[in-house]
Amino acid sequence: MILRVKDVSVARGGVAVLEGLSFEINPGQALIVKGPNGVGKTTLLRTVAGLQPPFKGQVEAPEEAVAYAAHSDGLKTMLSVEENLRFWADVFGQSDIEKAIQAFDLVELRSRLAGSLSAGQKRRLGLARLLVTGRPIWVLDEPTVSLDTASVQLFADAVRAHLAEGGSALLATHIDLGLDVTMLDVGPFRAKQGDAPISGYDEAFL
Ligand SMILES: Nc1ncnc2c1ncn2[C@@H]1O[C@H](COP(=O)(O)OP(=O)(O)OP(=O)(O)O)[C@@H](O)[C@H]1O
Repeated sequence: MILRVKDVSVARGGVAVLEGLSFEINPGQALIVKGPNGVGKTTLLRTVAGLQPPFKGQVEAPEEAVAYAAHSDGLKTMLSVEENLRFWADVFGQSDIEKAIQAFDLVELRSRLAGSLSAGQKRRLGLARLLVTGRPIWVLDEPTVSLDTASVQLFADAVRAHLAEGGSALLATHIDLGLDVTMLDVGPFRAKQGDAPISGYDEAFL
């Protein structure tokens, strides 16, 4: 087990959205979170990634084990593709960026400014960043948005390789990646108390 979520409840805007979730992810395993729009998938992923605290329960993972990628790619627009990857590799104490450039088909784009890339190309660069973090747990919120079929395949291959190396992944996605994964439907964990604000909980505390 590398990630354990124990009886976790999460909130957004001070209101409970999901309650009583428990699951574990082992090395080499991926879990896909399913559920309708607005049910709380992003909130759960943000909580697992440590961007906000759960208001109940615990998230247990090794220190600095999680790499999180969400809707905004967080690219440095005035740096090239290669410079962006070097920057992130430095931040995470890694040196190899070639694997990431190859895996996400960025060879021809390596000298282009990130700000000049198309939406799908930006997304590929954002996902390539995962490979230069060296972190074992990928937490990914809708990672395939803007990607064409070929790029979705590149992404699925990258996840498959990550799992084969003993990594793990927690993903919210609506598309079938063709991976052997466990599914978790969070619909049944929707919070029951409606829109009542939670007293004494501040999700912005981190
Ligand atoms: N900043 C905010 N303030 C208040 N409520 C919010 C805020 N952000 C999201 N919410 C609400 O919290 C709930 C959970 O949102 P969340 O983004 O986690 O859902 P989701 O399952 O990821 O949805 P989607 O599939 O549409 O991406 C939704 O009802 C949403 O409207």
